[in-house]
Amino acid sequence: MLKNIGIIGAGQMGCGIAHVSAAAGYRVHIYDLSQDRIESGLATINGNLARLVTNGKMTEEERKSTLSLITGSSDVNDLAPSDLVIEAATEDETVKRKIYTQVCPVLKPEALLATNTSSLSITRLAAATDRPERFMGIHFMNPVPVMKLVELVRGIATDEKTFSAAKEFVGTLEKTITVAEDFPAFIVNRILLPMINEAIYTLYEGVGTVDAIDTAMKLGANHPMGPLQLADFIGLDTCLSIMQVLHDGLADSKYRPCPLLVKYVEAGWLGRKSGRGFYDYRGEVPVPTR
Ligand SMILES: CC(=O)CC(=O)SCCNC(=O)CCNC(=O)[C@H](O)C(C)(C)COP(=O)(O)OP(=O)(O)OC[C@H]1O[C@@H](n2cnc3c(N)ncnc32)[C@H](O)[C@@H]1OP(=O)(O)O
Ligand SMILES: NC(=O)C1=CN([C@@H]2O[C@H](COP(=O)(O)OP(=O)(O)OC[C@H]3O[C@@H](n4cnc5c(N)ncnc54)[C@H](OP(=O)(O)O)[C@@H]3O)[C@@H](O)[C@H]2O)C=CC1
Repeated sequence: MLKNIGIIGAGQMGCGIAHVSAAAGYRVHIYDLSQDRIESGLATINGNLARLVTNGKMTEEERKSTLSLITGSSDVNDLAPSDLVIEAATEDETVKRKIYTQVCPVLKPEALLATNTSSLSITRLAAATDRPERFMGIHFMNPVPVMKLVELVRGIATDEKTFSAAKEFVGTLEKTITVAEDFPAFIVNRILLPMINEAIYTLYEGVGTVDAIDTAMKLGANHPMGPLQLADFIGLDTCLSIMQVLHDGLADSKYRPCPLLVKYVEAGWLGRKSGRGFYDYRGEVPVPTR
C-alpha cells in the first residue's frame, strides 16, 4: 500500500500530480533544485484548490487538509520516505538520467520510481536507474486536476507488481488508464504533437495567422483550445523535445520539427510559462505574436 509520494520537479506537471495525489489522501513531497520554484508551485496548487472551494467542488476543510499533506524542499534526501517517486522534471534525457543517479541511492530498495515523460523511452530511462523492474511510465495529461487520462507504459524490465501498484495508485486518483507500448511519445503525443507541429508549419508557410489557425481548429474541429494555444500551454520546449524524440526514434521526415518552433525555443519564448510564445501573455489578454 503506497502512502508517501515523492515528486521530482515543481513545474506545471509536478504540481498538478502533487495536487491530485494529496487530494486523494497521499502524503506528498516535492523536490526541485530551486526553492523559489517550490514556493511558486505551492502557491499555484493553493490557488487551484481555492478555485475548487469557490466553485463548491471542495470544502474549505478539504482544501486545508489537502495542502497540509504537501511539503517541498530542494534537498534530495527528503525523498527517502517515498513509496513511489514520480519524476516530472524537464523533458531532457540527460537531465532525467542525472536525476536518477542522484535520487536512487536515497530511496528505499523497495520504492517504485516512475517518470511522467511525454515521449522518452521508458526502457532506456530505466537502464539509468538501479531498479529497472520497479520503474515505469505514469504519464499524466495537462492540466492534471482536470484531465481524466493517464497513460501507463512498461519498460522491457518492468515487473507485474510495479505495474499493478501503478494501476491501483492511478485508480485512487479517479483517472482512467490507457496502456501504451514503449514507442516514442506513446499514444496521445504520437498523435497530438504532429498535429501541433503541422499547425506551426501552417503558420510558418503563411497559410494563416495565429488567430486564424486557432479559430479554425476551435470552431472547425471543436477542439477546446487552438493548436498554437495548446502548444503554448504545454510549453514550446516540451513540444520541441517530443518532436525531436519522434523524429530521431521513428526516423521519418514527417516528424521534422518546424524551424519556427525551433526558433521560438531558441528565443526563450516557451509559451505561457515564460510569458511569451505564439501569444504574448504579459498584458491583460493574450496577444498573438504573429
Ligand atoms: C504534452 C503531454 O505530454 C500530454 C498532454 O498533456 S497534451 C495536453 C492535453 N491537454 C489538453 O489538450 C487541454 C485542452 N484544453 C482543455 O481541455 C480546456 O481548454 C481546459 C480544461 C484547459 C480549460 O477549459 P475551459 O473550459 O477553456 O476553461 P475554464 O472554464 O477556465 O476551465 C474549466 C475547468 O478547468 C479548471 N482548470 C483550467 N485550467 C486549469 C489548470 N491549469 N489547473 C487546474 N485547473 C484548471 C478550471 O478551474 C475549471 O474548473 P471548474 O469546472 O471547476 O470551474
Ligand atoms: N507540459 C505538459 O503539457 C506535459 C508535460 N509532461 C512531462 O512532464 C515533465 C515536466 O513537464 P512540465 O511540468 O511541463 O515542465 P516545467 O518546465 O513546467 O517543469 C519542470 C521542472 O523540473 C525542474 N527541474 C529541472 N531539472 C531538475 C533537476 N535536475 N532536479 C529537479 N528538478 C529539476 C525545473 O526547474 P527549472 O525550471 O529551474 O529548470 C522545473 O521546475 C516533462 O517530462 C514533460 O514532458 C507530461 C504531460 C504533459
